[in-house]
Order: sequence, then C-alpha cells, then structure tokens
Amino acid sequence: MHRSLESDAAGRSIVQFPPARDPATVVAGRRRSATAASAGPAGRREHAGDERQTNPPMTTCAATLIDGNLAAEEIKEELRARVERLAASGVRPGLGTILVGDDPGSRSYVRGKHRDCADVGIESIRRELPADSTQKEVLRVVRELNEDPACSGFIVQLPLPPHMDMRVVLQAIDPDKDADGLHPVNLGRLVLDQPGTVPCTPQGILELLRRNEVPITGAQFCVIGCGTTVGRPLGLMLTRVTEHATVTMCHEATVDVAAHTRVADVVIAAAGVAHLVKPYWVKPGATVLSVGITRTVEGILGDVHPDVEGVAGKWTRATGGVGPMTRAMLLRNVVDLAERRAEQDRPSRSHADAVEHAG
Ligand SMILES: Nc1nc(=O)c2c([nH]1)NC[C@@H]1CN(c3ccc(C(=O)N[C@@H](CCC(=O)O)C(=O)O)cc3)C=[N+]21
Repeated sequence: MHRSLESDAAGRSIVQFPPARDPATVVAGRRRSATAASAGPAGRREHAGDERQTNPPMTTCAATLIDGNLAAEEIKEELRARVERLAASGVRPGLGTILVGDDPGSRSYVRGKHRDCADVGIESIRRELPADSTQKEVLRVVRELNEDPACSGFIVQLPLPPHMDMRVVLQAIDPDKDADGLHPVNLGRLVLDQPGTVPCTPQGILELLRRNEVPITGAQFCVIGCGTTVGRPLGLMLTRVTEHATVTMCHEATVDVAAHTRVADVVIAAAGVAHLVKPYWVKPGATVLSVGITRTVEGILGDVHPDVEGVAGKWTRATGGVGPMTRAMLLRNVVDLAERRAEQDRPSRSHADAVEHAG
C-alpha cells in the first residue's frame, strides 16, 4: 500500500518496499475492515499463515496501530470533568515545572505540558533557571513550589545540567507534590504496594494496553531497559496482584535479548537504542510498544524497527503512541493530587456525622 522512505545512519535514503498489501488485510487503528473484523483474530492469522508459504512474512499482515493520541484525548476528556467538579468546590489544580538550562528538547516538552494543562483547565506554574544556576538555587525553587498552595504537584524536567545531582534535587520534592512519581518515597510506596504517585510513562503504557484490550494478567512480558523512569517501575507495576503479568527484564548485559522477546506476548522497548527490536525478534501476533526515542537529523527514531509492523498483532510507532500517554498521565497525577489535597482540607464528612450522632 505504501512505501516507507527511510535513511540509514549516514543519512542516505533507503527505500523499503514491502509490496502492495491487499487492502482487505490491512487493519489500521480501530477502523478494521468488515471482512477482517468478521474473520476475527484466528481467521486473520490463518490467512496470514497461508500467504507466508509464498511471500516473505513481513508482507502478510499489518499490525493494528495503537493510537496514543486518541487514548490521550479520551483521558483528557475525563480529566476535564474532574477539573470542573474541583472548580465547583473552589479548587483549581496547578502543575509546576522547573526547567534548568535551554536544551531545545526539554524546552519543547515543557511547552507541550503547559499546552496540555490549558487544554484541561489546570493552572500552569513555570519556573525557568539558566544552565549555570547552582544546585542551591534549584533547591530554593523546589522548596518554593513545595510551599505554594496554588501548586498541586510539580516536576523537575530531566536531564539536569551535569554539575547537579539529580537524586538530591528529586529528594527535595515534597512526596505529596511529586507529579512524576520519581521521589524515593513514591518509588518505595510502589515497591510496597501502598497508595502514592506512580511514574507517568509506565502508567501510560498500562492504560494504553487496557484501552486496546491487550491481556495483561498471566501474559508473558519482555521489558527491554531498566531505567528509573520506565523499565524498572514498569516491572513493579506489571507484577502487582492487580496486574499479575510474568515479566522478563532485559538490559545491556542480557546475553540474547531476542531469545526473550521471541517468547513474549508483549514486548516493551525502552532502551533508547534506535530500531533495536527487529521483526524476527517478535512472536507473530505479539503486541510491541516503542518507548525509547533517538533524535537524529532525520527525525525521531524509535526502539522498534518499522518492519515489526508486518509481524506484530498490535503496535505503537515511535511517536503518537506512548509519548502522548506520558503527558496525559502527568495531568492525571496532578488532578489526583489536587483531589487528595481537597479531600484532606475539607472537614471530613464522617467526622461531622460522628459529632452529629454523638450530640
Ligand atoms: N521530569 C521529567 N519527566 C518526564 O516525564 C520526562 C522528563 N523529565 N524528561 C524527558 C522525558 C521524555 N518525555 C516525553 C514525553 C512526551 C513525549 C511526546 O509526547 N512525544 C510525542 C512527539 C513529540 C515530538 O515530536 O518531539 C509523540 O510521541 O507523539 C515524548 C517524551 C517525558 N520525559
């Protein structure tokens, strides 16, 4: 149906040409064609199997695209209603961002976050510091937002300049204002299965899987990358009793990553290595999510090779998948924090009832 124009590391253009697909077998997003829908997943797989005898596997079926922008819009709609309810009781949630330095990527993320806030009625509180600020100056702004009643939660945009210790800065955040869920107390709460704020990207991944009917309980997951913001907390979340997935965590020292991905029902690539996950790494019909991104002059490359589309059952691309969900989950964390705070500040109804009954 379409040829994808790609470039190699040296910037040369390569034309990849999966031959034209039969339009009836192309299943994109939620717009499944009537024939594909009536055949059902089993029917589709049999059909693919038949074709595989004559064609290379990557031409036989197209994975369903999981649309993160669509799911993020749905979540924002839910949040708008919650923000309105809070407004009715005189509370306006506020998200604070602390940006240090002028990395263009970070600047554009922060701008996006404030656009999202405006979109759902959350107040934006922006703090910017020059790249040569001292750690003390950053800590002063962290304490300022800890104290600011208009700020329900805030984030310190990462990475920080190299002369700062990220751990010290993150630990200075009030855990109950930690919108990113990256404070040691919140990560500890996650380990212990206690209520707290959970990191945005893993939360967005779970939400995306649920909303696209990907089974989690009992499924075999392979997570590639054990970073603090994605892989490690994701492994913890997937193994909670409420999810109860079986999880293999791969990292740089894993001897044969492909041996682990090939048996997985769901592969989550969060290593930050461009096009790491190849089509032959993937069990046919598996779900594959691309999380890590590499910025090149040619644009954004994801951790999942584009040809995985020909093998996976459901998948996300490098953009328009997990990224928008990360942003939506940040907004949800802020609304959660604002609701929790409003609940604490309100004279408790059960207490009032108790007093009434006592009288
Ligand atoms: N304290 C902190 N918290 C973070 O959550 C955090 C951070 N620091 N530092 C950087 C990473 C990265 N990150 C992304 C969020 C959304 C998209 C996103 O929405 N991407 C769009 C494309 C954006 C583009 O084109 O540049 C998409 O996937 O469609 C990407 C990346 C959050 N991070």
